[in-house]
Amino acid sequence: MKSIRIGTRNSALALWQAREVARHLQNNNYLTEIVPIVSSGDKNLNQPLYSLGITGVFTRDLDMALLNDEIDIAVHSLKDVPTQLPQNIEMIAYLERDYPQDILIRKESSRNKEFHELKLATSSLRRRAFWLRNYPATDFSDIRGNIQTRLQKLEDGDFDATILSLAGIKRMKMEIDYEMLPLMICAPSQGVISVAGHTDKPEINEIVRQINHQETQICVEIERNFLSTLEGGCTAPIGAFAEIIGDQIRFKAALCSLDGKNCIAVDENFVYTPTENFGEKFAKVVLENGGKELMAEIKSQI
Ligand SMILES: NCc1[nH]cc(CCC(=O)O)c1CC(=O)O
Repeated sequence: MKSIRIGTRNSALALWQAREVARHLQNNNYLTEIVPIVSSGDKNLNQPLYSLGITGVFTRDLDMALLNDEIDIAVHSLKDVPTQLPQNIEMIAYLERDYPQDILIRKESSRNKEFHELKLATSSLRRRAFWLRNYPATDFSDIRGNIQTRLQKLEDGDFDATILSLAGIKRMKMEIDYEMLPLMICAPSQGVISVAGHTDKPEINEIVRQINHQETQICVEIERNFLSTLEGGCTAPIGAFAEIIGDQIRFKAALCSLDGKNCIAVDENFVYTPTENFGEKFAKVVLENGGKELMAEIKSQI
């Protein structure tokens, strides 16, 4: 049998994640090949991207490579994947979630400051809002780029600390001090590596489905159904985290105003049944409790 072509973005984190998927497939005795996908451009798709439902900035190149049959599967950080997938692309497998949390990383010179004194760098509306909810006077700057770039900017920049995903730091094996941030609720599906495929390749998809971690799938589907019911295509400050505890699911989530002053939260324990859309159900509770107005306010501000 031919080897399975695994498409990935070219960053160190993305390559690590693709190798992790390759390792799982190799453990099941399949051959794999990593195909880094570099840039976008028009390629030879003869339809405009929007007409194919292709939107995400992190995922569009891999979507196009899948549709052009340059790769068999695409590996993503699930939190970067839009909830609405393009036509003919489906999510096939989720690896077991390891570290969902956000962490604080300071530079050495700021190690003795209190949380409320820190000047922070993050471009995430969610991280900003949850922090402001607790420390409303905090000063923020924007920071972009991959993990390595952001840590370099932290060293060079005029701010004290940044907030990152623990999963990324662990995967890059960075020896770095960090603090856990229980005040945050993670992004929906943070810390989860997912594998997308083409709907016209049932044989490959069947193989890849064998590496799916079902408990992780249950949790992220709840989180992402919650997100898609709330947002309708905009990036609002929304945290959502589901975990299986014994025979129950604990679901914590919140929609916050950009300044963190108004947060509509849910915290539920329930017994899971596959026929019920719990994410949608809890999002509707949020929408009915002021979330509708809050979403409209956020959309008018960003
Ligand atoms: N948006 C960037 C991004 N996408 C996935 C990860 C790390 C892996 C993960 O959290 O799933 C990160 C870095 C970060 O948020 O700090």
